[in-house]
Amino acid sequence: MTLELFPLEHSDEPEAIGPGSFVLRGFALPYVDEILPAVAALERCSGFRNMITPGGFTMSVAMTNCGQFGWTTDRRGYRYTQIDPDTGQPWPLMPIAFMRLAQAAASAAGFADFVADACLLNRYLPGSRLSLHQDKNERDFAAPIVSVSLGMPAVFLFGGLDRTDKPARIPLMHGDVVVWGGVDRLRYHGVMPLKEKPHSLLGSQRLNLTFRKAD
Ligand SMILES: O=C(O)CCC(=O)C(=O)O
Ligand SMILES: [Fe+2]
Repeated sequence: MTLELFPLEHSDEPEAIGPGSFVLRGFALPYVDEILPAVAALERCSGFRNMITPGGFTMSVAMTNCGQFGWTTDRRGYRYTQIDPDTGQPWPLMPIAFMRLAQAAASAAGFADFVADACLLNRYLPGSRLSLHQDKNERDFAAPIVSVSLGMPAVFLFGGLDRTDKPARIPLMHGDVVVWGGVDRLRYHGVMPLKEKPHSLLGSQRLNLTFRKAD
């Protein structure tokens, strides 16, 4: 008889959720002590804000960015900008720890040499949700998406290439990283309304860092 020393979700092996999609359980944990102060510093320059969709709705997720390019939305549409429209200044620099984490996670999922030029930070409070969408404002889809979960748990919806494909429900915990690219780069995805399950470090919020190559 073999002894299961760790439950499956604590395995070091990437968990495939598609041909080019992987969940890396706990991958970001060694980076948390560097990430949290870096988030606190960058949000003092470019604060979290609830952006407006082109359709006129205020997003329930509060967002900010760091890196050369930042993703924004307003009545004029979705786009990347080099200037934070709230401050008129460039987005804060991407902290080195962010770069290292994004590159290491991409590489662990089989995408070598990923250099993110954009990091979108998403702050979810209880009830916040993100409806099914594709990440498709980037210039080319050769680079993967690296998405880091911190704080409260969430249910990630991972759909197909067609909006009507029934999404898988993937529980994501503090420290988990999802990477999708290649044939899966344009898979629909979203996040179910967040339940209140306070986290020891982050309290009643979930922080998501989404790394992309925008340019
Ligand atoms: O919060 C998440 O896990 C997903 C975020 C996302 O899909 C996005 O920012 O485009
Ligand atoms: Fe997304």
